[in-house]
Amino acid sequence: MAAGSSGALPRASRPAVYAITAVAAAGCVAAHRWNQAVTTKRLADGIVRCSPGRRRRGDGDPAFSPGGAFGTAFAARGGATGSLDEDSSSDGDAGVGTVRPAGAAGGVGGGGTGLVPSAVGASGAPLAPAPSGLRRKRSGARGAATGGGGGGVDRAFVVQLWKFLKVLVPGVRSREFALLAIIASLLGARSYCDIWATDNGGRVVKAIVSRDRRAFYRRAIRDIFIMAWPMSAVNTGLRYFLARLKVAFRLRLSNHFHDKYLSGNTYYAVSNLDSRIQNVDQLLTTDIDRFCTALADIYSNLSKPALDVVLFSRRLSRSLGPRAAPMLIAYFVACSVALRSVQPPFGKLVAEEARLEGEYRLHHSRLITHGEEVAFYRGGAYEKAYITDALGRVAAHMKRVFRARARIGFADQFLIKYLATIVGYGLVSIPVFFPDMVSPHHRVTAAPRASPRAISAAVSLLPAQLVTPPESACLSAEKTPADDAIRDASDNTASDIAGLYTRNSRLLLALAGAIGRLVLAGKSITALTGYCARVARLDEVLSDLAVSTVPRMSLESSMDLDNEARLATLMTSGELVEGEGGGVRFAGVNVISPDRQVLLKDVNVEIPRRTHVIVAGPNGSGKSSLFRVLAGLWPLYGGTLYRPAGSRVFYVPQRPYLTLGTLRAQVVYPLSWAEAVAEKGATDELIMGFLWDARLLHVAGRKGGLDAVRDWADVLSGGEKQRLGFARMLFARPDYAVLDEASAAISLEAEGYLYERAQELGVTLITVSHRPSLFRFHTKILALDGSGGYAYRDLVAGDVPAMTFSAGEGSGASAVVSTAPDATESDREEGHEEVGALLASDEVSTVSG
Ligand SMILES: Nc1ncnc2c1ncn2[C@@H]1O[C@H](COP(=O)(O)OP(=O)(O)OP(=O)(O)O)[C@@H](O)[C@H]1O
Repeated sequence: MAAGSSGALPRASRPAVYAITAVAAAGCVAAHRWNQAVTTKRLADGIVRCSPGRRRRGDGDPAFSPGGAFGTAFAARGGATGSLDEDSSSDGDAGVGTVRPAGAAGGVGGGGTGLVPSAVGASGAPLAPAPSGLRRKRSGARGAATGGGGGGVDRAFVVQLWKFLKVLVPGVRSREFALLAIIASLLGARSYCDIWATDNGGRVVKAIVSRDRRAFYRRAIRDIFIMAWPMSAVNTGLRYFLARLKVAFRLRLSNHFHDKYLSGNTYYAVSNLDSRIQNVDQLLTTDIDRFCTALADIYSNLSKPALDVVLFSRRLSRSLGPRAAPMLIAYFVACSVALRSVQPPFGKLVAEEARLEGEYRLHHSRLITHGEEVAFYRGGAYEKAYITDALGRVAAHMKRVFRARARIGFADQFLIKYLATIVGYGLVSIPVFFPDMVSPHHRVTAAPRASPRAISAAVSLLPAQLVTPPESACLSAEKTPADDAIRDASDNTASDIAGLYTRNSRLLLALAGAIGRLVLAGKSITALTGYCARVARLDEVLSDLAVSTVPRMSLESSMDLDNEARLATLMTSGELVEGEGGGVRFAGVNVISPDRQVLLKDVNVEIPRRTHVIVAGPNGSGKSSLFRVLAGLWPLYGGTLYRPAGSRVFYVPQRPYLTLGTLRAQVVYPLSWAEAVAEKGATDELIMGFLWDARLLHVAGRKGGLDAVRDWADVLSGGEKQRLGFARMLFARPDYAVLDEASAAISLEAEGYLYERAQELGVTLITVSHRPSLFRFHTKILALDGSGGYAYRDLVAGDVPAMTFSAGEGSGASAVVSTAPDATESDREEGHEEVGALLASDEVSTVSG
């Protein structure tokens, strides 16, 4: 026998074997790349709802069923299958095969039936749930949002990822860096544990079969008991620190985006002025989380299997010859490619599922939101028909998905589970039945093939390292471990075979699992590119909006070039001049909506302090929009806008926003209580005073005082909410208050009192309203004509526009006052008398406190 011949791989051929293994592993991943473009695009479009959750590994002990077991191990990791699900393979248990009763499945030399419970492969990949929550107003019932394109692993991806990595791991002293380092060392330890478990499994079986009680106790009890501690710690630690890493990543990235999203009015602009992102809520919550999870998983899913493939291939090469590992890898690559070619378009199916689930949820959400209205209409049956229909569509689609899964499932089971059993047997039998395929030192030529001794000797040749370290074996020219094995075979045949068989099958199993995880890592990268593209898109839009809020709505391109040219002249950027204690003045300002509708042209309006202005005009004429420009929500076009510094102009909308928190917090919003105390000298007495002004003391009384925390948007009536809006404005005591239909639901008496009170406090009022009762509190009128024109002048008697108003929510009475321009003076007087009568009646007077 040649020098260096032994069960070990000859030194000279090792590099070649490793190279082949590495190339084959790379090919394995590359084989999946051809399918990535489609999947990535769908992910980027947010329509592939890959579940980031973990999938359970197969529970069958693979010890005695090499083919079936390693097929299972591979399939369990979604290896060659078309699974859209992702597996964070790091949750396997290094020692699981060791601790379980090894012979249970098939007995020594038997088994291998492949009837090992398989974790789901492609066919069993669960379709992830649809995105939760309602779509934003413009996204309707669509599935996940579009939000940017993903382009696979290309330069753009690398640049984006690098950018985010700098956010996620800000430096070597950061917590994230420490977590990455800990995980790396745990992954290394885990590989060591896997190898130890594989070797020890073989030794335990050998001890059992040879009835070596001492060896059995040593291997099966003492060694495992000792190793169980570090292995448990490694496995648990790996899961724990990976989970920590994901959370740490998410925290970093979410904070990064919160800083951008919540600065200035970006949160408003991104939904109202920009159509590049349809559902920023989903991006900020779900997609950031998925990106971070995918990134953390990739870290472990790529490094550990790569290390494992090298380590296990090396071991297998020693036992089964240099071709075994590459052959196994080649088999799975071939299966993978074959399965991919017959795989149904799971991405499309999942996208459709997400869309249908979204529709179904939307129906339920709408019913929750509008439950009261529907109940008043007794519209339950109507809604039920819609809901049932939507559910039916989901169910029908799921049936289609299951049929598709069943088809691919068959191929999956056949190739990956059962046919792989044959491959497994084939590999472990190579040195025995096909000696020509192994290197000369693995061959058994002296003995007749049918001789039991020869077979035993041949098999026992395989793991010469079990009895002799491979390095020394390679150097021995005189007496090799193989010779020893042949010599001892008659004494030790059964136990050796069993031990070797166990060990080799475990090695095959581990290698198959590692390949599967590598393939899956390729898929995870695909998913990561999609999430990365979406998150990068969000980053880009938020950065854009931070510097400019010029609307970027997707509009159908206009063929009207004249109109485009006219718009371009109107949409020149205006100038904003803010001054402490200054007044409000529009000088040549154009008001243009985000969808480029010219609402007002060349507005020249000056509103000095204590000049109270009422703004009137038809619906949609741009009354509110003018103040959106004043507030800086919409871009300023045309001339110059002069206004007091930000917080000196206060907005009271028709439906005041009620924040989470106490009643006290509602009044001081948007200040926190601490800020309110520091800046405004807020006290409970002061707050109570403003609540009294707004006739809301009874709310404090009934709902548990100023500290009561309620869902105020639900527990307050429409009129109470508006009064709270006034209390808030009085507390803020701004220079200017823009009251946009802010008292439409307030009784006339309370409204009058609040207006007077505001004027007493020195607040200049700009009121958008049609209520004639309010005219008396104003000195000027800004009347918009609905076609871009306006009139701004002193208010005179008879400046009462056509209107309809109610006398106050909760009053139980409403009054319609006909004051159309063509109404006679006597009609108007009649209308006001009517209001006066209602005011005098108890019905209207709902003021309490
Ligand atoms: N975010 C937006 N994107 C596009 N168009 C908008 C947006 N907000 C308002 N508009 C359009 O701008 C026009 C003026 O709206 P605005 O709210 O200023 O009307 P208004 O005069 O206050 O009407 P109303 O009396 O009904 O409250 C409307 O045609 C409206 O559809």
